[in-house]
Amino acid sequence: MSAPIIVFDLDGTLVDTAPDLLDSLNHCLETVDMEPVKQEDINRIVGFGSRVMIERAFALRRRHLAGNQLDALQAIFLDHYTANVPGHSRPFPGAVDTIERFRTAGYTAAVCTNKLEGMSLSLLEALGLVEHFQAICGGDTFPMRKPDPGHLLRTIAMAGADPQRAVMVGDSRTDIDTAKAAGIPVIAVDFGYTDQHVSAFEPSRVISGFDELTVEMVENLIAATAS
Ligand SMILES: O=C(O)COP(=O)(O)O
Ligand SMILES: [Mg+2]
Repeated sequence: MSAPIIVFDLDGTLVDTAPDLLDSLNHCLETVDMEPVKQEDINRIVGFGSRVMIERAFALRRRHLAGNQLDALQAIFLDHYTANVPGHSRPFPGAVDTIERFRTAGYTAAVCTNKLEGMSLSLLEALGLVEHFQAICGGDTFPMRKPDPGHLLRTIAMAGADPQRAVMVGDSRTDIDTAKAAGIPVIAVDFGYTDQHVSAFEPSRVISGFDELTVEMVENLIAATAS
């Protein structure tokens, strides 16, 4: 039997990336003379990768995006983000201990994020976390991305694990919907990037800190799926 797997979302779950996403976004908005987006707007614009983030910033400012402007702005965003990584981004308190706790208990760990794969790898590399994960799958790794369950199922397959012995940990409705559609239990953190409290999306469990994420909790969730 393959090892059980714990799959983490990245932005807002494992790593607090909001300040750097905002910096890079505002750097790119500045090139088109747009007013910067504020920290409190981040929950409304993050979650579907950098293109959607730029589109949402334009919508927020009621500005029209011209034909090929999005490609050019995304390139500016990506250059700025990659040049500054890891910037101010740090793992949330207890995140690294949690990954280690599960690996010691025999779990495989993976990342399933809508952030582009290259950006995700640079960030995790800069934070010294890449080695923990058997697979790191971004929004452009497969032909589909969250909330399509295929993104999560293919991440699990890439890590050599079994979806019957898997759990997802995320911070947004997207993560919860993805896991549910894949038939996988999902633990939501309530400290990430969402404009509505995660409990509204009915995850299997809600936690307010990584110290609450025990191996026992995950074992019970996996056992309940199997039965
Ligand atoms: O960067 C984003 O927009 C989303 O990233 P996440 O899937 O890791 O939350
Ligand atoms: Mg997230």
